[in-house]
Amino acid sequence: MKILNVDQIRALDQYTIQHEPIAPINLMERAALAFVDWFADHFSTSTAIKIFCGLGNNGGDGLAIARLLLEREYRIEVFVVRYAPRESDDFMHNHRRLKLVTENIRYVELTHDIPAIRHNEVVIDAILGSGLSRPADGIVKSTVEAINRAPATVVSVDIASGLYTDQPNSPTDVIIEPDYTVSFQLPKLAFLLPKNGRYVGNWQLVDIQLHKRYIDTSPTPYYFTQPKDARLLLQKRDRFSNKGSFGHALLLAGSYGKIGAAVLSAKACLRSGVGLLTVQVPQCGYEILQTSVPEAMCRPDEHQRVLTGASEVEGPEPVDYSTVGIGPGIGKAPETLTMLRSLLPTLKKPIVVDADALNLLSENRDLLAKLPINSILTPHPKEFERLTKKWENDYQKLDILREFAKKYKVIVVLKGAYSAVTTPDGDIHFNSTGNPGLSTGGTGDVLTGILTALLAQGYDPIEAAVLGVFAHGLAGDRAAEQRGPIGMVATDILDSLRWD
Ligand SMILES: NC(=O)C1=CN([C@@H]2O[C@H](COP(=O)(O)OP(=O)(O)OC[C@H]3O[C@@H](n4cnc5c(N)ncnc54)[C@H](O)[C@@H]3O)[C@@H](O)[C@H]2O)[C@@H](O)CC1
Ligand SMILES: [K+]
Repeated sequence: MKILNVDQIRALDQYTIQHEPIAPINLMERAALAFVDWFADHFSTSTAIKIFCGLGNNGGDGLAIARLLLEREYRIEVFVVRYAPRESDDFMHNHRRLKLVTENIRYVELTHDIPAIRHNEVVIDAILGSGLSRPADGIVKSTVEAINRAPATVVSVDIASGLYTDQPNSPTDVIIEPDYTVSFQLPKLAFLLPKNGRYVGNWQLVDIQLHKRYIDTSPTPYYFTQPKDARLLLQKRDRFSNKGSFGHALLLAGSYGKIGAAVLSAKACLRSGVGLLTVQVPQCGYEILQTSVPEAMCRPDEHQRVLTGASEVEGPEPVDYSTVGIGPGIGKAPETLTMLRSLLPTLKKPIVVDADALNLLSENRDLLAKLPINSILTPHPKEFERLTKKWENDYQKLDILREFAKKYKVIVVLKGAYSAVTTPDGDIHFNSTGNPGLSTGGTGDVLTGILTALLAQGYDPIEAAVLGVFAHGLAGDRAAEQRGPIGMVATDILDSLRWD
């Protein structure tokens, strides 16, 4: 699913109006109806509701929502925040229509006009929407502050008032802190950025049938991976396939005290459809791995405790494997750095690089240029910061991500809520699955195993990253259903992985 910018959203509305065609006021009615259908599924008619409307089309939505809720016998009070002398045409139209059915519209011009809001009430925030062009000030600011102070449940229409759709807010901006945001049709970039969490709450999309042709032809670097997008990427298995059909992966993982990382990664790789798997671990991990992952072959390193790359056991060279996954639990021993130095220039096909392999790269940035093109790097934000530099806000972080992926021609999976898969072309695919239960030890090792398996099977590296991150998050969601996000561990994700 595409994420469009604010100008494109405005143009999409206009395109829909012209080409469906539909009158602007009817499009607003459709948006209000979609909101009200959502609202009716979540709140009973006994709920006391205060609706705050601005003077633009977001406010127009609010007035239409008020009328539709009245028709459904909700108890509502309407407040128009009159911050300017001018209203939009569709606001005025809906204002007239609402006045025909209720007298109960009040105007907030001064702070003493702001009503008291009680804890069992629901506030609908329709003050400012995607038309925001400057920080909230004056009576808008005071109203937003009063709503944020109130113990009520807050639902924002389209986007929280005061939050920019796709540019950074200043830390001093006053912004609604909603429990829910009910947004129209497409997600907004602002919803996916960590610093905005409290200005978004639980966000939901409602379909208002904006024109598909405009969406399909609009260029954008931003995507949100939905289940149907991921399903399209999944390759079907041929009945006549054999284990040779699905590649032979090499995992370089583990060090003394961190053999568990190698075990988790190996299991995830096997559960993600790799044909054959060889794992190179330091000698101290040999028995552990052979016992806990009998499906994998183990090539013990000649070193007892860390990886050096050398082994007394004969075997193919790393370049001869379908792909290599490197990093889980490897530590940062000088021998391991030497291994990385000699290994990287020999590899020709994309590989997966994680954890301490990334930290070694950030301490030896000359090695970044040695990564095979289209390799997948899976840093969490701290690791990515070490690879690049500190960012001032989430938007700058996206720019740094894009620059890095372009410069080194790699795919970067920046892990977190809505993990961002960034391609060498500068596209960013935000993931839709996953939950806070995934932010515990071992889950990253599982992701490395998954991605290594997909590359070994011959998936296009971008598709492997998008699909792998989606499947990992989905397995995490299933694990959280079973165990709860607090009780779940990385092993539960392995048990929940499914590829159908
Ligand atoms: N255009 C359409 O056809 C549709 C628009 N919809 C709604 O329209 C909204 C966008 O409407 P508008 O473009 O009218 O914009 P808003 O309603 O967000 O804002 C209204 C106007 O307020 C002014 N403004 C900006 N920042 C301000 C601030 N800090 N303090 C005071 N005034 C400020 C601007 O002049 C802006 O145009 C969407 O968020 C959505 O809710 C929906 O009804 C769907 C259809
Ligand atoms: K709003």
